[in-house]
Amino acid sequence: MSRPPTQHAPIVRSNTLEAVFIDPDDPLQSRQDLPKVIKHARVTYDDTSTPISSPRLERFSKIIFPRPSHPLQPARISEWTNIGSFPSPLQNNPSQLNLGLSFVGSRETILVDIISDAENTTMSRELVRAGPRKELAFHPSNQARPCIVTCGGLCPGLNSVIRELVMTLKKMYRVSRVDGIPFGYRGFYSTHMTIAELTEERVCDIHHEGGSIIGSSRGGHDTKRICDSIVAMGYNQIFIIGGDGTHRGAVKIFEELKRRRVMASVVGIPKTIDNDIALIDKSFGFDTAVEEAQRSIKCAKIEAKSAINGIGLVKLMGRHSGQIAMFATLASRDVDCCLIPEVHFELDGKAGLFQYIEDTLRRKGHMVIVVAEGAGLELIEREIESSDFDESGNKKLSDVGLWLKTHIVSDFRMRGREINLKLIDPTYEIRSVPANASDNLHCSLLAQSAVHGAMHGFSGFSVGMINTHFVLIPMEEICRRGRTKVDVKSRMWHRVIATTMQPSLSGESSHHGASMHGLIEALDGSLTFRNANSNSVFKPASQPTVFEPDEDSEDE
Ligand SMILES: Nc1ncnc2c1ncn2[C@@H]1O[C@H](COP(=O)(O)OP(=O)(O)O)[C@@H](O)[C@H]1O
Ligand SMILES: O=P(O)(O)OC[C@H]1O[C@](O)(COP(=O)(O)O)[C@@H](O)[C@@H]1O
Repeated sequence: MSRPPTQHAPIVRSNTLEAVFIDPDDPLQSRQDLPKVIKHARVTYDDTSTPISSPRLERFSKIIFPRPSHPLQPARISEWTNIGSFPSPLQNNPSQLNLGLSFVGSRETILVDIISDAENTTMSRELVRAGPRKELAFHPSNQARPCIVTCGGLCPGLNSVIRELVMTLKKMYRVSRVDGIPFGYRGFYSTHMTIAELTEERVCDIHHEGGSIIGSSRGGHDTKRICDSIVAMGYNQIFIIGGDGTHRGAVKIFEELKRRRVMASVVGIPKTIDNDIALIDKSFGFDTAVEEAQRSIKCAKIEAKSAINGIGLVKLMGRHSGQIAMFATLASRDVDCCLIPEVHFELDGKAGLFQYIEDTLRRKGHMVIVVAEGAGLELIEREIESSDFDESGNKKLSDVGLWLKTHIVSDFRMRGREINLKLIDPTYEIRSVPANASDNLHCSLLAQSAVHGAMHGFSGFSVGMINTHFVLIPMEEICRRGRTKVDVKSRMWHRVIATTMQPSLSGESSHHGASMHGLIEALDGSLTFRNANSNSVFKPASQPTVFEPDEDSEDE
């Protein structure tokens, strides 16, 4: 591929192009010099140079520079103990696996921030690219001693990740034995549980089943006992599949093993059905959950349409984040009201939920409501006190589905209005199904990325997909950021409002609420309003600012 001369632009990158231009003769291009270089960098194309032939290059118009203060490098075991250096067995069979040409170089990174601003340049965080490395820190067949553990709640795809970890370790790297730790962190040290070998035969078909063949649990994290057991068993690659709580536990294990100068790689594979882990494009199992949720929404709609004043109420998971509810609502387009933890709503009042139900039933004769399990928590807590916590310290929530059903039914009874409400709660059904095709693939690539990173000697990292590429993320980054939430100023949430046409549900009728009520996103992308009272439709001359997304909203 011909490249433009880069006298003033040592490194030119664009994620859309997936091209990196590096001038090996330019001494300014060392990593340390980047901040200085970036300051003065300008791209100039020399008129006398060969014309750019690739149409992909012609589209290149913006420059995205790595943000120098955010290298986000995962730790290397070599930082605290001596490691070996072994050629990857993948080098020996390039024709068989066709991997000979695709080893990842030490400087390959993936840019995180790819939405370009109005200026000519954009700064981006960068993360180390995942993938097979030429050099390994572990002799794969003689030295590597991996184990796998799954923690927290179930999620579609756990078995797919386990399967691919085992297959990559055994088939690609010829590791002799892989162990499965039973029932989460406590399985490392519990005398009542047996650690089982995960053979190729054992895991071969498990991706067709939901759940985790090695079991999972909440609670039971004891850093000292876990690390003692890891050392006693001789494990040196610890693959930990779990959510934000699990990652906090994994960081403690990583730090303790590092303190003891143990040659071990601790690797996290982020799992959360709620899709609330920061940085990554999405977590595995989320697509499947949304797909399954849609089935329930469809059933709810059928029930609602077939009854007098039918209401289909679907409760979905999402303790802190309404992502499943939001995406299932958007994907199904059958929902009239989507209630999530991030958006406060009131039941009573002119702009409360009851009034909206009344209006919708009058207009359509039926309606579908989706509620995420953490929605309306403050309303429920006014009535039901809960001080119950699960073993991991998560607050146990009252059932919002039942609570809502009870209130809606009694309110309409008081109004003397007949309604037929059917509550569908598919929460545990959704998380116990096997992964769908796209999640299966996602799980495989996550598992492969995890193994390649561990084999190379990285530690204290997680794997994830960013801008469709797989990366290694320092675990602390995931813990530091905590759980993400639906950004109610984002364009995605505004699309939900445009789809459901739900008002603000704040209880009080306000200008804001009134204008939200009846918002329709026309096919051509323009916005049209329906006056909730008169049913007349008008198009505003200019877009209302209330629907403008925040410039820095990240979920687009
Ligand atoms: N702050 C923490 N420090 C150490 N371990 C933790 C921490 N939070 C949770 N864990 C452990 O992580 C595991 C899973 O946590 P949990 O919150 O149930 O699920 P998730 O990882 O899906 O968020 C449990 O074994 C729990 O003991
Ligand atoms: O009944 P359990 O096992 O505590 O799980 C329920 C919770 O798990 C969740 O699905 C979240 O789990 P993860 O983030 O661990 O996947 C919540 O939405 C839900 O409240």
